[in-house]
Amino acid sequence: MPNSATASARFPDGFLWGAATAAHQIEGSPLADGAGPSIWTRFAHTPGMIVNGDTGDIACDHYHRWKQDVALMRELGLKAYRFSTSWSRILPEGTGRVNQAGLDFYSRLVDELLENGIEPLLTLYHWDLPAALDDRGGWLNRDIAQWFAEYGDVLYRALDGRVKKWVTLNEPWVVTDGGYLHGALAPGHRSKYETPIATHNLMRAHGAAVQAYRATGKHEIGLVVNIEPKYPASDSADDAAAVKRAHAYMNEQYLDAALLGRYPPELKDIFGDAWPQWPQEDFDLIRQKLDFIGINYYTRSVTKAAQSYPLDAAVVKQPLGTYTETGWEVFPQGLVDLLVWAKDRYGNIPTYITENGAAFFDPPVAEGGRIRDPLRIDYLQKHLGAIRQAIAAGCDIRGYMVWSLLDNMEWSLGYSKRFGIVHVNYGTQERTPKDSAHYYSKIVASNGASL
Ligand SMILES: N#[N+]C[C@@H]1[C@@H](O)[C@H](O)[C@@H](O)[C@@H]2O[C@H]12
Repeated sequence: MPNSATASARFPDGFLWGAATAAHQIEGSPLADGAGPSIWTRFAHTPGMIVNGDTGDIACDHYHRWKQDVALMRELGLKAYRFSTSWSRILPEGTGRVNQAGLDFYSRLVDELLENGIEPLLTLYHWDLPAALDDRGGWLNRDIAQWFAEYGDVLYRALDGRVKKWVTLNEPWVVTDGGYLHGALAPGHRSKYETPIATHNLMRAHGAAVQAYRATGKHEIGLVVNIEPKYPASDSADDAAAVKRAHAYMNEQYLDAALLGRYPPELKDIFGDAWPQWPQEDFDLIRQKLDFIGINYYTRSVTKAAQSYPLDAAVVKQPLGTYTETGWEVFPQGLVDLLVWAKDRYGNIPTYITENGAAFFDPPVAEGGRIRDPLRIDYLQKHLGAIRQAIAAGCDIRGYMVWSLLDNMEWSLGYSKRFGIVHVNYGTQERTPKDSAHYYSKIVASNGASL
């Protein structure tokens, strides 16, 4: 039950309520109008990589339905919309030649958002690296820091002022753990030696893109990370050590680099001879002043010591826990704990919850077009309550972007999992707001008072 402090806590005036998506997950038409392929175009067309052989070729057809989708955001009363741009739509070869049609697509989208009173939050990189750059080594090539800064600069010059909140990277941990260590995500590598190199070049690229922004931009730029708090399965020393390793690898690694200019010492123990020594000038590049950080929160992990690579740790399922369709425990207290942890470790940097949501099995569209999703409403209510608790604890939380506006392509899970507050019929592309959309709309209209 909320205590008196929580109950009296409220969301600050001007709290930014929105929803989030990502280019490859909703746009479709990945090669339209001069766009180049990304690593996800390739990965999805590689047999066996995506559930049901799904691809992003159509997705939610947002590339053609963007105006309708903005109208939907307006109907829901959203104040903000977090989206990503496709690097290879704008620079088909990743560097050099600009594809004006690609740039125009995002310029039109931004103008439509602004005309509807919706603030754009633009993420430069949400996992869809141009295939042409992957052919040149991608995140394993140190030159990518400048390639990424060049891409950012094209967008800054075209959109800054209309876009006032920029994000360099979305979830660098997932890019490296999924794309370079375990191979479940594009580009599908499995190498303990490549993983730290990809991490380091992602963070160098982040720093270079922030530097490029400071040269021309006049607004705000930040970094978005996924944080999953770790709790020991027992009070044993082994489990405590496993938690320390898992926490350093997933939660501290990227924010420490960006905000403290160093990696946690546990990383050398975790990767051993695969962990290079990096020159100080790299950290001088990586550590740039940020105007905000974005935190994506979904779940926690109860963690025990176990034989596993590289962490020698395993997640322990909670017999009394509630789990989502992606096997994630519903644990709102973890959001409070991690927001207080971040405040204490990094200082009270302005923070946005840039993703939070859940996949549950949604019933078919009922008579009258209603879709009942009580589990998602319960999830949102509990996590928004957790944010209010963190605000009461002194955390400077500035906004919340529900993941996701639309059901969409859940990466390697294809269209098998639905995270949207709006249902998408992939056969007809019809959008139907779920009960959770109407619930969230009331939250936004009341600035959280109706929670
Ligand atoms: N899985 N899952 C849902 C969601 C994914 O769809 C987003 O693209 C990522 O930023 C983050 O992993 C979270």
